[in-house]
Amino acid sequence: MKILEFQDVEYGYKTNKVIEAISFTLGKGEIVGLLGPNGAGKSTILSIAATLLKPTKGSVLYYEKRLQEHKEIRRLMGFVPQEIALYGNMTAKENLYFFGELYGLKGEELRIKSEEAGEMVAISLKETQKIKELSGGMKRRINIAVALLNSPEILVMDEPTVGIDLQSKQYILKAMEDLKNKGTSILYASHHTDEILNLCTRILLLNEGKIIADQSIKELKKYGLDTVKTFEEEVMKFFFQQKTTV
Ligand SMILES: Nc1ncnc2c1ncn2[C@@H]1O[C@H](COP(=O)(O)OP(=O)(O)OP(=O)(O)O)[C@@H](O)[C@H]1O
Repeated sequence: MKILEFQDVEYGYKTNKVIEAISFTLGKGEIVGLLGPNGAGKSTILSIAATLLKPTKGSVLYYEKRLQEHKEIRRLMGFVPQEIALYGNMTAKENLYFFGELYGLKGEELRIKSEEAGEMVAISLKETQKIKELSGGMKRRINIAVALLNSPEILVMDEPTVGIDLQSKQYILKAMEDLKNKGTSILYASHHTDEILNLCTRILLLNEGKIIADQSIKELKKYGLDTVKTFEEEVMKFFFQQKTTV
């Protein structure tokens, strides 16, 4: 079943078209990685997938059109933005309880869901430190835990491992792998080829608002392009060809 499908999607900020002709699907339990240089349009695509931006052209289907209301879609979705969206003066537990209540959780369910979400990214709710006193990696893990509170079926993550320590990065990648094994469908952006090749079932390579390659990892393996070196060499060839044909 297609959980999410972009059909010829375009988006422009005023007159500036930043993505165009974007078509791809995210199946159940798939991790689709968006890889591309700064400004390629990754965050724009993720914001559209998360229903925060409306395409200026084309459509996005959820569950093969079975879900159409933004409210219903958001109930099944977790969104992790690039910026940390937590209250600095509160602890991890207080933040999780606060956002959990916003999701409508209370009592025992709120406690259990908060603990489970914390556990997914190795965060203990017993810590009394405030968010503002924590490292960037800890903040990011707690930010992810917040998105997991409603046990989302679709997770949209914008560069979840950028600029953090190695340990936090490993915890986040492990959580993503565990979520995938549980059947969660994940759409995420990254700059790291190694991470994407290890984790994803499919890669979308973006440049200047367009998809320049959409390949499953299985296909890449078949052509021997599933190592960082061979994949990046092919990508560089593409950019080189572009330059020489202009
Ligand atoms: N609010 C905005 N107003 C105008 N232009 C914008 C706005 N947000 C993004 N853009 C432009 O849209 C294009 C795509 O940006 P986007 O953030 O989607 O790229 P990205 O691939 O996520 O980049 P990065 O890796 O730097 O996060 C860029 O040219 C950017 O300057």
